[in-house]
Amino acid sequence: ILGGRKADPHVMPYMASLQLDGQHVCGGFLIAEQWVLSAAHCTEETDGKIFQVLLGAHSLTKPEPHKRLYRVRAQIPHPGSNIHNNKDDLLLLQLEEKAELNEHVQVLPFQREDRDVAADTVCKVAGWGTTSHSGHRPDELHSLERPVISRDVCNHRTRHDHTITEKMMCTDSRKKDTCKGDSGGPLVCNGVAEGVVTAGSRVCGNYKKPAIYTRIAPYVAWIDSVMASAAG
Ligand SMILES: O=C(O)c1[nH]c2ccc(F)cc2c1NC(=O)[C@H]1C[C@@H]1c1ccccc1
Repeated sequence: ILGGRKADPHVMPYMASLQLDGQHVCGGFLIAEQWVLSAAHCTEETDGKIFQVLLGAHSLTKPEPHKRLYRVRAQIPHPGSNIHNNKDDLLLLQLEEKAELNEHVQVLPFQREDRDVAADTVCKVAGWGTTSHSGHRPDELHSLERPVISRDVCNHRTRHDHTITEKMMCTDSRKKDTCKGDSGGPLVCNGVAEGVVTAGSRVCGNYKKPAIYTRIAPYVAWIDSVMASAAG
């Protein structure tokens, strides 16, 4: 997160850190007791290794009560996701067991109505991604509030030049922005997850390249069917 602030501990108890060999790779968030939603691009370059999911954390390294690393039973990228673009950039992870819920580990509801969030709505994003242009990796969760920008503005030829589909949304990226390592985290508007930070490589903090999120509502049927099929 560029230009944000250290989050108050455990005010986002739905946040997950997707890790490989104890290293943070991407963000994610708890959408059900045994399911985490993240971004499909985060599985590139992991040559088939399975993530572990850290829940209940504020610091990535310090011992904290309620912090727990979960094994993943299944990792399911959206069938439409691919390495060439940001389309369908979603990843569902089924934990080996149901997460133990408490004040530091909670499920975040996601938007089920497929209607655009109004431009200028201020939403919240968080992560353990880089906090400086030099790529500093923070130990503690950072958060940021950002206004939504309209798809028309985001699709302007000087911005993302008509690559933003109706299944994507954008927030202003002037100085304060998501960055590498924040991908997979939720964009929370009025207490509901509306989007997932896309994991395609993107310059951070440049107002000409707004932050791009996969909207969740268009994928409710896929999310529900995957969770129902693997239930039990
Ligand atoms: O965050 C992303 O956008 C993104 N997209 C990817 C695609 C492939 C892929 F193998 C990884 C990623 C990845 N994450 C990263 O590179 C994470 C490792 C870097 C990082 C940054 C800050 C703090 C901790 C760790």
